[in-house]
Amino acid sequence: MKRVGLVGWRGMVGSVLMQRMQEEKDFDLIEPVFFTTSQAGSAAPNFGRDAGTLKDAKNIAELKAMDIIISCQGGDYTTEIFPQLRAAGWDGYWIDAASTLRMEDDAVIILDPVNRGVIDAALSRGVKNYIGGNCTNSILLMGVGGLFREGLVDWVSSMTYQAASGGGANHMRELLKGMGVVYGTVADELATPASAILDIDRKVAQAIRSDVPTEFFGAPLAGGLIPWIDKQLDNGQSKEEWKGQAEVNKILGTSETVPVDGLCVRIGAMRCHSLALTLKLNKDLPLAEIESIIKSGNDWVKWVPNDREVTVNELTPASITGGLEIGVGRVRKLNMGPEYVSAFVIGDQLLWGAAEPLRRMLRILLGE
Ligand SMILES: NC(=O)C1=CN([C@@H]2O[C@H](COP(=O)(O)OP(=O)(O)OC[C@H]3O[C@@H](n4cnc5c(N)ncnc54)[C@H](OP(=O)(O)O)[C@@H]3O)[C@@H](O)[C@H]2O)C=CC1
Ligand SMILES: N[C@@H](CC(=O)OP(=O)(O)O)C(=O)O
Repeated sequence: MKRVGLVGWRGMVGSVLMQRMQEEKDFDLIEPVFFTTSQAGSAAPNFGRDAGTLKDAKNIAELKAMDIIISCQGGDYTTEIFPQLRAAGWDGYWIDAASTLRMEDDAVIILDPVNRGVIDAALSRGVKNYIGGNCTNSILLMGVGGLFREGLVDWVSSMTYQAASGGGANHMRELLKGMGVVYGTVADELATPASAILDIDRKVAQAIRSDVPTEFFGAPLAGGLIPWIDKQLDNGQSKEEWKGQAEVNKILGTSETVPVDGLCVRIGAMRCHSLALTLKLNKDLPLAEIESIIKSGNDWVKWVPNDREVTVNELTPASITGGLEIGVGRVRKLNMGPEYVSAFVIGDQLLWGAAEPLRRMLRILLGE
């Protein structure tokens, strides 16, 4: 059995990964070894088998004993430990949720329902580093990958609505605290049907400006939105927006760059990222054909007809959260011309956006 080192297993992404690995019985196929940066020597978690004690995640000798390492510990950990491990001669497979190594030449971005061919080719070339993609890009490609596969996409404009979980657990907590603050400000008035809505609105606006916590997001998210995610780049893009074109093309292994650009916006959803897409196709295809190509993208596409009733019930965070389905709907031809198509794509960013590609890569390495 392969010895698989698990680093970052108790964090938010790591916990979702552990949950999925239990559901899919991945632990039956490996010898798991759990690492920690803070609790070495404590009992390891028992996901169906005794795994002894937690090892020190910074101990290169312990890490070197692994055939495969999966890290959800974050970019700082990867930056510090990965080079030391390789310098020490470790030749095992490194699977990582962090963005640190994604764009390196000797790393592949993993999203196997979309780029299994790229992964298989890399495995046969001896590539050892397999990195999960940015959540937004993974969801985009899980949603409309069929159109890319058929070579139909000239370019895509991607306007995103990204959940608090993309920032981490503290950001989710901050969103909820903010919601509580907003509600608390006007709880009495809300309980009184006769109270004036403009008074309520004035108090809410004041609370959002002054009382909603902003420690983690840097601006109030509850009752609002934040039209910037990640660092500022010199060209005016946010780093999150930059990742769109860079990662989508790397995932697909395109020989000619397909332009991908748009604005990334943080909204008050918990863990579902959504994208409003404008796709410029290179052909005027009938909508029925577009639908069948999108549906053929992978087994997790949940097609939502462009109908009001179905859309408001099924193409929403409330419907999609916690599951592996990727909702795709609002598909129609735009006024710009018959080759311009809209789509709304939504997925749970902790599943396909973070944990699921990692465990599936493990399965590929185990021979699936
Ligand atoms: N959040 C997201 O949506 C995405 C995140 N990623 C990547 O995954 C990395 C990890 O993200 P995320 O899971 O959100 O990070 P977390 O902050 O939830 O967890 C990271 C580590 O923090 C330590 N930790 C300290 N206190 C606690 C606590 N109370 N509960 C749990 N863990 C604790 C744990 O390490 P230890 O046991 O060593 O103390 C844990 O492994 C990110 O840095 C990013 O690179 C990738 C895609 C999406
Ligand atoms: N930046 C993403 C989450 C994330 O972790 O992305 P990346 O894996 O590219 O760092 C978001 O905030 O929604």
